[in-house]
Amino acid sequence: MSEAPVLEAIDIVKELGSGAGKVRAVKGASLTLVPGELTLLMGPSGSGKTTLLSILGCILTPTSGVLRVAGTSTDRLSAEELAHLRRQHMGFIFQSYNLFPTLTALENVRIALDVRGQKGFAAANRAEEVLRDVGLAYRLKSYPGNLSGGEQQRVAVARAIASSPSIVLADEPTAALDGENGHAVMALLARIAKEQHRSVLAVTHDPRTLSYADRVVRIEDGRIVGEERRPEGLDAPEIADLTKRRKAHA
Ligand SMILES: Nc1ncnc2c1ncn2[C@@H]1O[C@H](COP(=O)(O)OP(=O)(O)OP(=O)(O)O)[C@@H](O)[C@H]1O
Repeated sequence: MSEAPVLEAIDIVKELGSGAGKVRAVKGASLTLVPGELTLLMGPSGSGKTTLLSILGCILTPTSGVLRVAGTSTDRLSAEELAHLRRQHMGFIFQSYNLFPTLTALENVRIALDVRGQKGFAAANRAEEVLRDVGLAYRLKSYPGNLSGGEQQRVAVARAIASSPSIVLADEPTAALDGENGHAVMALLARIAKEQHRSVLAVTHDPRTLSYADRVVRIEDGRIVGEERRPEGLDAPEIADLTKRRKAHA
């Protein structure tokens, strides 16, 4: 039996701008996320990926459509209630890491726990535990400026998962990284989905990410136009070949 979704978006429409500049960035998109899966949202530039991700993350409110987070409909929630839902269930990862430059790796993770009301020794221990888990035990006291791009993104991943959210949303997490670091971050996100049973959604252009996905959702011109799922038992790298073959036959 399939698992209950942690996030459901049904027929989402989003208009941006106003007057003559009004753009329908998302035109009726539906998407469901379940625990334990890494889903990629892929599409050309301007297709609405970031807008849809912002709606799924309760950062933007949809013009119409229904969004349910852990069974709670976001319709009619106040900005404060939306922020609470976001803090309770979601972690975010950005292309440019968004770390505080004047805080150490450990402090950057601790502050994410602090805003969720987790303080003191328990929070410090938890921050250290997640940084160790992402392979940064030797970088706890380093400042972002002294870390490589890959290390900074791993701090950002640690920060996103420190409070054990059921949903992790990532916007172009590998775009600023070289090949090796891009693969390391995707392997980490895939492991988080599997081992920690979270639902991870990454918006990406990056074909290197394909081999880590359980599911690839395609968006074009504000609409979901297709979905591919990794067949049971298929090794990770083979999904990339499968996708290439499908495109060649399309
Ligand atoms: N604030 C805004 N006002 C008006 N139009 C906007 C605004 N933000 C985005 N758009 C338009 O909405 C559409 C979707 O943009 P969005 O950034 O979601 O696409 P994207 O797929 O994430 O693109 P990229 O891959 O280039 O980041 C585009 O046509 C964009 O120009």
